[in-house]
Amino acid sequence: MVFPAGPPTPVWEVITGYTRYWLVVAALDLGVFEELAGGPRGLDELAEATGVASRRLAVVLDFLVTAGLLTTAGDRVFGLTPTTRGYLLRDSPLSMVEMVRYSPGPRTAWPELSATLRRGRPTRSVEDDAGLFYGRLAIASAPTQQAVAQATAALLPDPGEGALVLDLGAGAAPWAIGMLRAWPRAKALAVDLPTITPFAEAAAAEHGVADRFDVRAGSYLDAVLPIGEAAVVTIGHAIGLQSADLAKALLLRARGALRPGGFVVISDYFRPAEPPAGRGLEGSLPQSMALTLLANTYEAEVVELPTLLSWLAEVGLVAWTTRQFLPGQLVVVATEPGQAPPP
Ligand SMILES: C[S@@+](CC[C@H](N)C(=O)[O-])C[C@H]1O[C@@H](n2cnc3c(N)ncnc32)[C@H](O)[C@@H]1O
Repeated sequence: MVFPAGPPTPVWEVITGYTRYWLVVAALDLGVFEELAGGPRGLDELAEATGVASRRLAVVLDFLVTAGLLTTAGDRVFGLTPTTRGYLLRDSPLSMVEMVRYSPGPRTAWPELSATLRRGRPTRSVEDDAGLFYGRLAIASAPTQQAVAQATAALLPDPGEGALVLDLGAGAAPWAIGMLRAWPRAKALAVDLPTITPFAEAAAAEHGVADRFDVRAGSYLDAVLPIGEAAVVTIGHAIGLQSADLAKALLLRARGALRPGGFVVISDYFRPAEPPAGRGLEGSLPQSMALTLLANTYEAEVVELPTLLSWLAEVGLVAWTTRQFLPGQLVVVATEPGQAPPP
């Protein structure tokens, strides 16, 4: 047999994964998806709108069709798929346009990944430039995370008049804002670094909840927090941003802020304790997030779910329910032991 190992399909999938990423970045830069927001258009019309010669743009559009991001009936007329319309238009409520750009972290980190892995740390960390990078990431992740927050709020009892939602490592505060939208009588306090809280304030104003929303600029590890008052404390994609000892200190602070019967909500891409069985996105996404953190930060590491559960036990909390609203991302709702599970 000439090819005893069978066809090199997985190898080509890796290589086309790289080109597919840059294809989508180029399509966003060229405004391809926005040009199709009003409905299907022909190649020549799109070429004129994007400023790319038809024969070059045809390569981009055909590749986007194979990636499942455009439709065509083979007539050189292209249209958006439901996924592209839902996630890759700038003004979509669930837009992931900025996630495509910023989720992998700074581009320069990837070519030096092998050296980073050997050395145990990158030459530069996003923490060196926390304001700039986390500011972008905060805006990027907010649309989808606000939807996850609203879905989580729907699981919880309405906390009542004036109840406090405390959002730690809030970013653009999708957790606080999503919960305020679900609970019109609640109020929120968002804690993040001083360079980031302006993004939270702007987002609260944009979503019409500024009158029930406050920020505290500082580290969630040492800022003054309310004690025994919060109905819900959220920690969205921040539990793995520090060493294990500091992560436990953060959970202890969250527990201290809770009122009796309150909930701590921790969302993240927790790494399964066992290697994933299959090749699906749900298995690979937590690994991809873990690698992104290794490539781009000094300290951060994707936490394994059993580790989180043991940290929760150490601070006197138990998981009340665990949900997955988006592929790979888990939402762990914790509370004091003895509360009846959700209906
Ligand atoms: C990955 S973002 C998550 C944003 C948002 N919670 C979400 O789920 O989309 C992590 C956030 O934690 C913030 N952060 C990191 N270290 C922090 C600290 N010591 N104190 C407060 N915020 C911190 C970052 O500035 C950033 O906004």
